[in-house]
Amino acid sequence: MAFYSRVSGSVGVITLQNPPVNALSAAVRQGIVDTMHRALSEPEVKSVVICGQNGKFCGGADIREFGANMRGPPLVPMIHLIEAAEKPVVAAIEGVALGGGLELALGCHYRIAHSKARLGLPEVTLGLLPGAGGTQRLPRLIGVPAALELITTGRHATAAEALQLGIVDEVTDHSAVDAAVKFAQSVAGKSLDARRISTYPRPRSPDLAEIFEKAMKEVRRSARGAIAPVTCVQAVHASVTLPYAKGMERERELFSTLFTSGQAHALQYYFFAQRAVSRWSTPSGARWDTSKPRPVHKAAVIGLGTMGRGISVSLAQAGLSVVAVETQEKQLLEAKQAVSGMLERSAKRRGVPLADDKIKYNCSVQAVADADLVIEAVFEDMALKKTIFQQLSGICKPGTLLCTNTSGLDIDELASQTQSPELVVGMHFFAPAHVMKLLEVVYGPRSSPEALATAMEMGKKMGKVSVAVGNCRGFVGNRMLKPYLEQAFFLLEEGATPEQVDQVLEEFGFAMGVFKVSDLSGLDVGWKVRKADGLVVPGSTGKSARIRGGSRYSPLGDLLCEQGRFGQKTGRGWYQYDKPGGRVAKPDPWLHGFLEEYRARHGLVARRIDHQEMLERCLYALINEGFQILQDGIAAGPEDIDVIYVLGYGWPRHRGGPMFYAGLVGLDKVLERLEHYHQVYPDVLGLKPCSLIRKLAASSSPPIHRWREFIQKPRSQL
Ligand SMILES: CC(C)(COP(=O)(O)OP(=O)(O)OC[C@H]1O[C@@H](n2cnc3c(N)ncnc32)[C@H](O)[C@@H]1OP(=O)(O)O)[C@@H](O)C(=O)NCCC(=O)NCCSC(=O)/C=C/CCCCCCCCCCCCC(=O)O
Repeated sequence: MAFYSRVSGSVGVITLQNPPVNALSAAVRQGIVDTMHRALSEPEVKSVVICGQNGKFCGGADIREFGANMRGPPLVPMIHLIEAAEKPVVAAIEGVALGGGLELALGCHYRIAHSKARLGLPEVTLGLLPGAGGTQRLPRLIGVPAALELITTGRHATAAEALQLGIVDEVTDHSAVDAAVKFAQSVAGKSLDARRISTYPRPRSPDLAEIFEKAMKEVRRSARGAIAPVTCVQAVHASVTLPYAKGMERERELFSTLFTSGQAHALQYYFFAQRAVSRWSTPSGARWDTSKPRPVHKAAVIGLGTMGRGISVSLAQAGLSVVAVETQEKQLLEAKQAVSGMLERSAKRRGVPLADDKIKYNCSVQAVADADLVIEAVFEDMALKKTIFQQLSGICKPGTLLCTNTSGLDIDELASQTQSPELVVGMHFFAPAHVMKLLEVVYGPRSSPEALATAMEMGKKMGKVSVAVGNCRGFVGNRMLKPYLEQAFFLLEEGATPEQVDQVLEEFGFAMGVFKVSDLSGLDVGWKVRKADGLVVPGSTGKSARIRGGSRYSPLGDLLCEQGRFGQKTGRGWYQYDKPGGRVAKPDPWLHGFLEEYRARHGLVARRIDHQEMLERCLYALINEGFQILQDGIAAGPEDIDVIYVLGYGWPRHRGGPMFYAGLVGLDKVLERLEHYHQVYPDVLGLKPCSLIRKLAASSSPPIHRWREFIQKPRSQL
């Protein structure tokens, strides 16, 4: 709702009230309309201020109310009522003015912002466009290039930038409401003719055609199949080709096409999913709201390779004192230099103070003795990690949380090396660790709720989205990757090329296809794991070369590694590069010949595989594993898996994540295709539909927020 008060006798103040972000719910919109009428009808009131309760102007339309039965006064006429008022209306912007919130402010005659406020039109990130006049007013106010940039990226501008662009009229370091009231008094009775943005002339410039062409090209390149950015450009285009009223009709038309789209549903689902994962729970009933994190002031990182360096940077930037340990002096010096450079670049980019003095470097593990939390980030080698955990257990003060940065090793095995296994958790960072937003926080069967809460909180402090997951091989992300990769290899055996598989996945929206990713991260990484698992049998021939443990196996990756083809770093992998370390992937005729020779050797007849089959086999195998993970209680809900896949594995955000995508395709359809492929390839375990997807499909495929009801509680993990 919105409440009304009178200040200094002549200023009507309308305060939006809908915690936590004063979103424009039906009740708020109704409140604004009612209080506006009241302010306009009171003769003593000469001007009006609109503000938000608790230092937040407005977070935009209430996303939770989007749906079929929307009630209350619509936003567009409400904003027109404000703009048409004969008394000056001033927006007092504190906290945020986002989406419909900024559009409301643009309908006011003046805007005063607090210096810490952020303003933007982030609708594009929800699969929408600013459909309450934003695409027509903003370009009229600040010109097409700046409006296009803000609307197509959805980024938030600072108050200083908003002032520079002309979005706000004044910025204050004090109360924006007080400043707005004062301002409102000063403009009472003045003509408003030049203050109604909708009456401004259409933006004109000789190079507009070129600007739009460039913007369209850029959004098509970066959107990876997302439709909202393209539609945003079309809507802004209407502001230069059509008069305001017609432009608004066009905006409405384009908004309607987006509003009901699967992509908008996916992006809005994802918005809430990303927030939901912080409310973690475990099969044993430990929960985010009943588990208290321990205070952490000092952290330590052991091992300053690529991951350890990135983790040290993240910790220092979060304001913690860090002890960074690397036992080899030469490596320590190299790491110190590299970390300083990373911190400097990052401080420059983010406009924050340099955090270099937060890190102390040391050659001895003893230096971590008084740390509250230690993150071990040495090579992915269980024996080495075990030795370090044994050492840490003896060195660290009681109560220190011991974390391992591993992408899939057994947390419980490491915990068993220590005297306090309840204080051991996994922190699976993604490379580069100071950039990537995702953190899988892995709890073992003995980790305490407090340890888990501390690691989750630590992730948040580092600006990560932390997802709590159970302990199993590969946790959530890498466990699901296995059947996906496996299918990609099988497709090569059956006749596809890496380019064809990658093209299908990139057309789906992945930033990179599976083979390009493999070249980037290094083929030797998986090879080492497979060797440790006893899967690599050099020189094996005949049928046994392609079977392991009764299941189909492709040795293609192993064979490439045996040739020294490790991907980008060696200049050769699934593709060729102009030099070791090169980044531009080019098809490699050698690889094609190698595949032909391999198929001939194994009696495989190449066939033409259509796009649909490539996509279904890769994605449905991955999704099937996701259902198995839910069934096993490794992830608490589908949102956890989706957030992991979007933030850690390049799954296109506008498709919501693998589990949301499965629901969108239809669980019965996914099940039917899995059954089909499993019938064709009975020796591929990853294609055998898991019982949870069967159960859900048999229960008329309930919506994704109800899936948890169908998961049998697995045995306690915590
Ligand atoms: C920056 C934030 C605002 C705050 O961040 P932070 O402090 O970190 O807090 P959070 O954890 O993110 O959020 C706190 C809780 O608040 C919830 N929240 C936040 N914003 C909203 C919101 N806008 N609506 C609802 N709930 C919101 C959030 O989920 C948290 O709760 P929980 O933890 O999940 O429980 C940050 O939150 C943020 O960035 N928010 C989003 C800002 C945003 O994107 N705003 C734009 C919203 S869309 C919009 O404004 C669109 C306007 C266009 C016109 C709309 C027209 C209406 C529809 C007309 C229908 C026409 C039908 C057409 C079809 C036909 O023709 O047939």
